[in-house]
Parts: sequence; structure tokens; C-alpha cells
Amino acid sequence: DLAADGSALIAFRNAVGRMVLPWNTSLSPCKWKGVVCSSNGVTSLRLPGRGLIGQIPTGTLGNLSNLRSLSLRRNALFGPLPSDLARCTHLHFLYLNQNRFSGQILPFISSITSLIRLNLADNNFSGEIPLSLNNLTHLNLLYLESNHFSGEMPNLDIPKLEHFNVSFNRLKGPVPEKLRGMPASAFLGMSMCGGPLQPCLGEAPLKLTNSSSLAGGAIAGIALGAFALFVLVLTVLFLFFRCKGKADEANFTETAGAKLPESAIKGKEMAAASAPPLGIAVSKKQLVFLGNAPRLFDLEDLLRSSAEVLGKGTYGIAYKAALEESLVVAVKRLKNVKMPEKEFAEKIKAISAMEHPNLVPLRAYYYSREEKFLVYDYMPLGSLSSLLHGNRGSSRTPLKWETRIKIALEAARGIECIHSTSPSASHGNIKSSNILITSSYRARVSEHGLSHLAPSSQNLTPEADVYSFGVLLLELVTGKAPAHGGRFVNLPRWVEETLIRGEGTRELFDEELTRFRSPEEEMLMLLQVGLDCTSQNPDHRPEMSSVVAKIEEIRHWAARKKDKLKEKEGPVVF
Ligand SMILES: Nc1ncnc2c1ncn2[C@@H]1O[C@H](COP(=O)(O)OP(=O)(O)OP(=O)(O)O)[C@@H](O)[C@H]1O
Repeated sequence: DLAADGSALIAFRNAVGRMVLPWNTSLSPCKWKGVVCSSNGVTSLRLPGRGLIGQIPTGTLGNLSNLRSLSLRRNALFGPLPSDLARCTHLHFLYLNQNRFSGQILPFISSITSLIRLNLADNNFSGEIPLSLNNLTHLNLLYLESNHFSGEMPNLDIPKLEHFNVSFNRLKGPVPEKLRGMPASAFLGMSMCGGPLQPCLGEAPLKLTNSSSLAGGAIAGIALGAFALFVLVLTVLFLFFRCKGKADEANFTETAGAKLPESAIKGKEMAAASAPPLGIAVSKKQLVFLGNAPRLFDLEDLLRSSAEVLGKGTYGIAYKAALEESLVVAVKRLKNVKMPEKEFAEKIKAISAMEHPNLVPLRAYYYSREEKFLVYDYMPLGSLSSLLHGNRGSSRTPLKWETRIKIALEAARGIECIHSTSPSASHGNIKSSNILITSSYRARVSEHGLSHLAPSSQNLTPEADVYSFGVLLLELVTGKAPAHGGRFVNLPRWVEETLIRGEGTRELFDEELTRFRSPEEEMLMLLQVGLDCTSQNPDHRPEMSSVVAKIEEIRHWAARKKDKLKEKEGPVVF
């Protein structure tokens, strides 16, 4: 019945399209965009390229028992297909191509015997293609290309099958007998043989000429070379993305990008003599350097360096200290940290061991009874907060959409790294002023681990970080600061209320984004991720790894859309 179909559709929308499907619940579902009904209920749901993102839960589409046609192609849907789709026993057309669905095509697909067209191309499906697809006796179209299906192609024998493609999977072996009439283009990019392809080895031995055996040697060489390259790439990726491990070479500042030889720094005059020196009073003690970073300066150099206050934060005052024109560090002078040196040193070591390209590297620390400070790489572009909200005048360079979503992804990866260190690990103070930006607009999360030095450590949970990160996403899209001059805006509530007022979604967006005609669908998708993260119930918030996956999906989706547009435009013909 229609009411049940309506609630199934709303559950579906809430899971994957809350922002992009402005269905008016006071109207009949049959009036909603993309929905078609007959007297029995909803028969067709067509939402191609609408910016749907996430995993389709069971208890949504599976409840649409009269569904004849389902098209969700060109979205950013991922994860396994909901198994209760098998309950849609009248389904004729199922188009799920160009998403990121994964998992095996479970036998339930084969149980939807009403299917006439099944398109699962361009996804991440894996496992073997089941022989049980033979149950789909009405099937006229089966597109499975560009997935990760492996094993041998089963001997599909579907009498009405006319349109078929399994190219660009990992299938091997012979083209089965009943499919030998299909064109070669149906089996491209795999090690299959026979039928429309090259004969299999047993069928007609390959004639090896001298040149082809030479080619064999060359191929072996290329294969070895490719393997070595693969190992090298893996090693580089491992070194780059590891969360814990050995320190790499110090890169204290990104202003000039040049490395300074030690001799160039020691004993030199201060770079900007006009600024006052850092001048923190210390008892005779040394800086403790962390990791393998080269010791480019000592305590004395640091204390004499020209310093400027960057700001006052929860844990103390932050300074920019310029030791040399291209050797700049950030010094965080900690207040209210009262713990024995050994415990302090252990905590700091744990922080510095957490290495990741999206965390601000901690390079050294100083501990005495009366003074404690930390030395970080200086991030020349300051914080995301200042880039978003600072200097909103004519001289301002607005942050464009592509940069914002890249920053969102990188910050998410930094937080994911922190959360990956233990099940209860958290940052404790995620906000846009703690996302710092390098000269190449790479985002780095700062202050990780500091909440564990502070005396009160309540409410430090990964779920609380996810909430704060959700607020940050809403801030990136709306351009509104959650706290400004002592005034606080409840951003999640503001977004929800604006949506409920139903005046369209445009007023949600940062005016700097709409002015440059930024892609609305992507902005809505990111808003949806932000709202998911700020769910009132902590158990309903996604884990950081899934937040990372969702933002990656939005970017893939956008890239695919761009490619499609280019394809449409076609080559320029003179
Ligand atoms: N490594 C750094 N490089 C560049 N700027 C930094 C660095 N660390 C901090 N800052 C800047 O210094 C200012 C003060 O930072 P701090 O982290 O102490 O306070 P906060 O972020 O405003 O508040 P909280 O302590 O609650 O996080 C901020 O504007 C921040 O962007």
C-alpha cells in the first residue's frame, strides 16, 4: 500500500539522499520527483545522477513490493546491495551501474526472476559470477563490466540474452560455449580465450616465431620491472600513509620549502630583528628533539628567535618563532600541565610517534617544573578557520569548493589516523582553528594528544570528535562560523531548520561558493555527511573511517561526472 511505500522511500532517502531529495512529505509519494505509481503503489524509482551517497540499508527499497523499475545509476552509493531487494519480485529493470557497490552478487539477484535488464557495470563487485544467473530466464541485458569479478566465466545459458558485457574484470579461462556468439568487445581486458577471442592454448597452439620468443624475454623483463615498480610504489605508500613509525626528515616550515644545512643556522643572527625574541625564561635545560628530525637549532636559538603571538588557546599561548628566514616553528607554551617529567615525556613520545601527512608534526619539547612548551612545524597558511572567516573584505581570496572538499578529506584522514591508534582514542578538540594549512593547501590536524595532557579529560570519545568534525563540514559548506566573538550558532540545528522551512537549499550555501557557481550536488552531499556526523545519538554517528570513505565517494562521483561531461563535449573537430 502507498503509505508503506512512502515510509520505505523516506527511510531510503534519509539514509542516502536526505539533502538531495527534497521530497515534500505532505504530498503523496506519487508526486515526488523520480517516483512513479500505479493503483497498487510505487512501481518505478528513477534517481540517476542525483548525488545519492552511502549504503542502502535493508528495510528500505526491499519493502517496495510493486517495484518494476529501479534506476540509481551514476551516484555515489557503496557497500553491499541490501539483500531484501530479493523481495521485489516484480522488478524488470535494475540499473545500479556507475556507483561503488561492493561485495559478491549474492544469490538473491538470481532469485529476482522477473528481471529483464540488469546493469551492475562500473562498481566494485567481486567474487565469482554465479551460475545461478541462469535462473533469470527473461534477461535480455546483462552488463557486469568494470568490476572485480574473478574466476572463470560460468556457462550462462539465457535464451533471451542479447546485450552482454563482462569486460575489465579479473576473469580468466575460456569463453563458455553458450557465450561464444557474443562479440569480442564483451570480454575485453582479461585473460580469457576462445570464442570471439584468441583460441585457447589447448585448442590451437600458438605459433611461436623467433621474434615472439624474444618478445617473451622482453615481456618477462617488463613483468619483473613492473613488479619492482609495484613494490616501490607500495613501499612509498606505506611510508607515506603509516600512522605510527619512524620520523622522516624534519620539514619545520613550508614557507620556502628549502632544507637548511645545520651550519647555516647555528649561531646566526635572527632573521627578523624587528620582532621581539621569544624570551621564555627557562632554567638550564635542553630541548628534547623527537624522532629522527635533524637538530637544526638549540634551545638558545629558539629563545632568541623573533617571536610573535599567534593566539591564545585552551592549552596555552601559541607563538610563531622565526629562527631564520626559512626556518620558522610554532611554539605552544602549555599552561596548567602538572605532571611528572617521566609521564609528560611518555605522553609526548606517544603523540610524536603518531605520524601522518595530515597531522601537524611535533618536533621537540621542553620540560621544567615552571615551564613546558612544544615545538611544531609552522603552517604558513594558518588555520582553516582564518581562511574561511578571516578578512571577509575585498582583498580576500575565497576558498574554492575543490579546496574545501580536499581539506575536508585530509582533515578526516588525520582524525581517522588518531582514532585508529586504539578503540577509545580521540582528539578532543576538533574545530576549524585546529585544522592548519600548509603552503600547498594540505590540511593538517593540530593539537592531537594535547587533551590528554590537560587535567580534565571528560567527554573525550571518538563519537564526540565525529560530532565536532560534522560541525566543521557544515561550516565548510555554509561558510558560517559555529562560534564567533563569543556568540555561538548551533550549525546542525540551523541547517535542519533551514531545510524544514523549505525555502530551497541555496540559502544554505556560503555565498562565496554560490558566487563561483560551485557544484550544488556535491555541496549537498557533503552537508548530508555533516548532518550524519552531528546526529544527536552518538551511536548513530558514523565512524571516522566511514566519513573518510563518504568524502572520497563524493570526490570520485564528481570526477566521474566531469569525465562524462568531457565525453559528451567530444573532441574538438576543426
Ligand atoms: N603549527 C602552527 N602553525 C601555524 N599556526 C598555528 C600553529 N599552531 C597554532 N597556530 C595558530 O595559533 C593560534 C592559536 O592556536 P591554539 O591552537 O593555541 O588556539 P586555538 O586553536 O584558537 O584554540 P584551542 O587551544 O582551543 O585549540 C590559532 O590561530 C592557530 O591557527
